[in-house]
Amino acid sequence: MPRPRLTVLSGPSGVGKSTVVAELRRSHPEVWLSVSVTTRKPRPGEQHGVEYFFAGNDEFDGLVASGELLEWAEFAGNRYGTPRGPVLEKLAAGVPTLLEIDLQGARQVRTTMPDALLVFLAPPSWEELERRLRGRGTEPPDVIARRLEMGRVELAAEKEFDLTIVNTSVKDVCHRLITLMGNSPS
Ligand SMILES: Nc1ncnc2c1ncn2[C@@H]1O[C@H](COP(=O)(O)OP(=O)(O)OP(=O)(O)O)[C@@H](O)[C@H]1O
Ligand SMILES: Nc1nc2c(ncn2[C@@H]2O[C@H](COP(=O)(O)O)[C@@H](O)[C@H]2O)c(=O)[nH]1
Repeated sequence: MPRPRLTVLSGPSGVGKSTVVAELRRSHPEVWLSVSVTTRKPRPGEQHGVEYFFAGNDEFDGLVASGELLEWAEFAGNRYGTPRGPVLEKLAAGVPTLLEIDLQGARQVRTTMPDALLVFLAPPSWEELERRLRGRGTEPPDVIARRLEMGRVELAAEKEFDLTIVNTSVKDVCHRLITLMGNSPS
């Protein structure tokens, strides 16, 4: 059986990456979704160890210093990183593995793990992206503005990815991802 490829899902803030990941977690438990470490404060309903491992700045510094992160980046005022050990263990065990990370992280993975498949999740339109990010209601206006600014940068980098999926329907995106990862869609 071929070794599963590491798959990376990136795209502008608000496009629907976490929604897709949550749906995959529900519908495809055979796929392992990496849980990142972040210095961001939890949003209502977010649980430590599920959406993220929430860490203080000192703890994050320690992880960077000890080389425990496969990649990490600062995004809109907070830091985010992928714990290296679990990703390597899952891949070695033949488990299809997905990282949901930003553009800076995707670029790092491209360099350190060139076999990885980089998928760009795109919005149906800029207006819809804005609507989704504002409609989520989790950030104040200044943070939304910052994330939209980052969004322009991320959209301009789409061509660096192996392929693009437009997030019109979450179920369709999951179906496409699962097919790309070599599993059977349900
Ligand atoms: N296909 C879709 N159609 C309509 N709304 C969607 C779709 N996908 C996601 N959304 C909504 O868009 C909003 C943003 O989604 P989500 O939080 O998953 O984005 P994200 O890409 O993970 O953002 P961030 O990078 O900021 O974490 C949510 O309110 C979600 O319910
Ligand atoms: N480089 C990394 N980026 C990550 C990681 N985990 C999440 N992210 C990205 O951060 C932004 C903001 O996320 P939010 O939960 O605060 O909205 C988004 O683009 C995520 O994909 C990571 O480990 N490394």
